[in-house]
Amino acid sequence: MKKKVILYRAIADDLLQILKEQFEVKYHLFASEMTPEFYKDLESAEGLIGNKLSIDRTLLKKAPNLKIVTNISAGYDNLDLNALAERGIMATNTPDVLTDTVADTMFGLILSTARRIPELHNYVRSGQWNEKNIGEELFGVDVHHKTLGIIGMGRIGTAVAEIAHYGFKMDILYNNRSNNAFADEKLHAKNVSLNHLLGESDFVLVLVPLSDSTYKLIGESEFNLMKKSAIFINGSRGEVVDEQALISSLKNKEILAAGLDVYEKEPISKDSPLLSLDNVVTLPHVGSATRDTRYQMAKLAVKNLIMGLNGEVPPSLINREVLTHQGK
Ligand SMILES: NC(=O)C1=CN([C@@H]2O[C@H](COP(=O)(O)OP(=O)(O)OC[C@H]3O[C@@H](n4cnc5c(N)ncnc54)[C@H](OP(=O)(O)O)[C@@H]3O)[C@@H](O)[C@H]2O)C=CC1
Ligand SMILES: O=CC(=O)O
Repeated sequence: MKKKVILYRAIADDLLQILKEQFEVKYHLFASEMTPEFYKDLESAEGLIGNKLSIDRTLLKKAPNLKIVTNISAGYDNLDLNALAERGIMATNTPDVLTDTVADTMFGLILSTARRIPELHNYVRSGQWNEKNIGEELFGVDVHHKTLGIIGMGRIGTAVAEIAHYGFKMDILYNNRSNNAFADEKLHAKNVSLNHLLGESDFVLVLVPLSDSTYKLIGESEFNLMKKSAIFINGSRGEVVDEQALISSLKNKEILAAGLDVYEKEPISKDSPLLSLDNVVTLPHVGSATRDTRYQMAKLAVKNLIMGLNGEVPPSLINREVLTHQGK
């Protein structure tokens, strides 16, 4: 009998076909609430594949046969790793295949905020471009040769730093708990304290995973340390930033601008002040959202699931300690 797996995000037909050859696939695409049918399938499911679903103790109690959770995302803050470890359930994510695409998006936000591209696009479209030369009040700021501070110099942080160093001749500061030898040696980057980075950077980019130690890492006192001319970019998770403090800093012109891909609440509330400030560029959490990259992420997740349920070690296993639990 085929093992049962639950798929809760749309994937390409050929990948779905591969899954169906191996498993009995139950497809549950929920908009907000999980359905009774989902919980019924969960009782006998051995694998879960999708993203953003919160996998906590309450859900795991209803999944007595679960062996593996395969996230179709690099971040895995939706997973309670302690609860998974207690049950010896494997967890996997999809790093690397999305790194360059997310780095491109982050650089898009850096350029869009600095050169005010969405604002000027709206200015032209709405018929306000009446003089040959626009006024100084619409000028942007330079990106090249400025200082970029990266909080979380991991895979994506390093890819952004490469673009910044080679393409824009920027100086790079970063804050990480461990040194990044490649960034230090090849990109002349410096691992500095968070406060030092905040005070010295022209662009502050957040790319740490959300965890207990990064929850609201950037709040009022951190915004106060930034230059008045600083541009703040968040590509990690909304909860890493105190959004009210960000809104106050932007309104009070304590920082120049912000470029955001992620928010405390997603989708963002339609009445959020972030949507009416001219000095904010907003994206709907699309760091990795190109056709090619989303395909590669799903492909890797499918591979993780197949290998995990066939007794092999999945390539992007997050919690290796469960292998001892399983006697591997
Ligand atoms: N917007 C989007 O669409 C996307 C967002 N993401 C987000 O980006 C995050 C990073 O992805 P990726 O680069 O692949 O992950 P990595 O694990 O490669 O990098 C994370 C880095 O953060 C550092 N870090 C962790 N905790 C702290 C801390 N408390 N203080 C300072 N640095 C810390 C780690 O280094 P060290 O442990 O040495 O401190 C590591 O270098 C994901 O977790 C996800 O939240 C990812 C993909 C797409
Ligand atoms: O936010 C997206 C991810 O892959 O993590």
